[in-house]
Amino acid sequence: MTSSVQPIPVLSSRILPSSAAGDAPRLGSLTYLTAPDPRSGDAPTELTVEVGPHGESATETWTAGEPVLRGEYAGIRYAACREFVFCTGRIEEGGAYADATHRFYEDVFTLLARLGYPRLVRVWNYIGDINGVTSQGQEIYRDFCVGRSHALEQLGMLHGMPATTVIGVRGGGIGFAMIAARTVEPVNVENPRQIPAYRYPPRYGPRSPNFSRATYVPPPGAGGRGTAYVSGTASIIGHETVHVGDVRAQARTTLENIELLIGAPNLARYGIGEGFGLEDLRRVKVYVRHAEDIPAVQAVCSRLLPPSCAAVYLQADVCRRDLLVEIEGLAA
Ligand SMILES: C=C(O[C@@H]1C=C(C(=O)O)C=C[C@H]1O)C(=O)O
Repeated sequence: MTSSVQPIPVLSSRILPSSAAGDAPRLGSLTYLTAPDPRSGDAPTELTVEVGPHGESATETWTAGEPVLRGEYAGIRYAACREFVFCTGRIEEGGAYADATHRFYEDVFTLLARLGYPRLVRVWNYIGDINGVTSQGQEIYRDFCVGRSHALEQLGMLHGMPATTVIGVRGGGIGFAMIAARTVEPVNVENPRQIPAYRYPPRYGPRSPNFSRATYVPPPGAGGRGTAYVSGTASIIGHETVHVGDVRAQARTTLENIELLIGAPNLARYGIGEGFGLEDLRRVKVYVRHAEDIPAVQAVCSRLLPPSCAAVYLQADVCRRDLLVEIEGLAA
């Protein structure tokens, strides 16, 4: 009997203005709207969030080039191809989020284990009123971090989380999207000039955030290029916010952080035999806190990013009040 080895499907994605997103079969999508969505709820594995009115709206779609199987577990919707699964879910608006976030992360890992996709590649969490406070007076972002950290501690995963974005959006509650893989071995990468977020000192909250600065996914076949998924990155050196009040300098520092993170010298520390520059960024999502800062951030990014990089500028809050801009992206 002969057996044929099927190639691993390539995870691909693109970003378009939300009105032009089309209906191609997809694993899932993230839609950023600049006004409340008149449709109620999200379609399966299509997470929609509302960002501020002064930036762009956009849809990022994720496809795998092969049929997907859809399902739902504990309110989490998923779409899976052979190698990747895309999951979305929501926590409804409430007085506090730690317990619900704890349960949500437990459910996600139960689902991924049952489906057989144990390796997380990318995580997004969109939090309503992220810098507001819970009924107990805790900042909502910090409360979310408490729940996430408790769940991950229980699962023995405090240090194992992949590239992540946590951004503030309009409306209440928390929207989640995650991508996990069945067999490919993602490599989580830290930034040499930032301390790992899980080691942030307690002044940033009772429980540290749990994520890696980037996740590298090797090429599906010999000789190809891998992909570096870059977490939401900001103007942080060590653990401190730098350039408080100066959005241009924050944008420049953020791009320097990304350059150091995905460059060959840093990736070599993880045994990865390739590297990326800013010129390899295929796409970035740029989150800008204040509407009036968008042109300045656009100017910095268009100077430092290649014309081939698709950039969208979204008006949204960032996890620390003194951060005015955050950039996530992917390089390939
Ligand atoms: C900007 C930062 O953190 C943000 C918060 C994250 C989280 O809590 O998972 C992940 C990336 C960023 O969206 C940072 O700490 O550098």
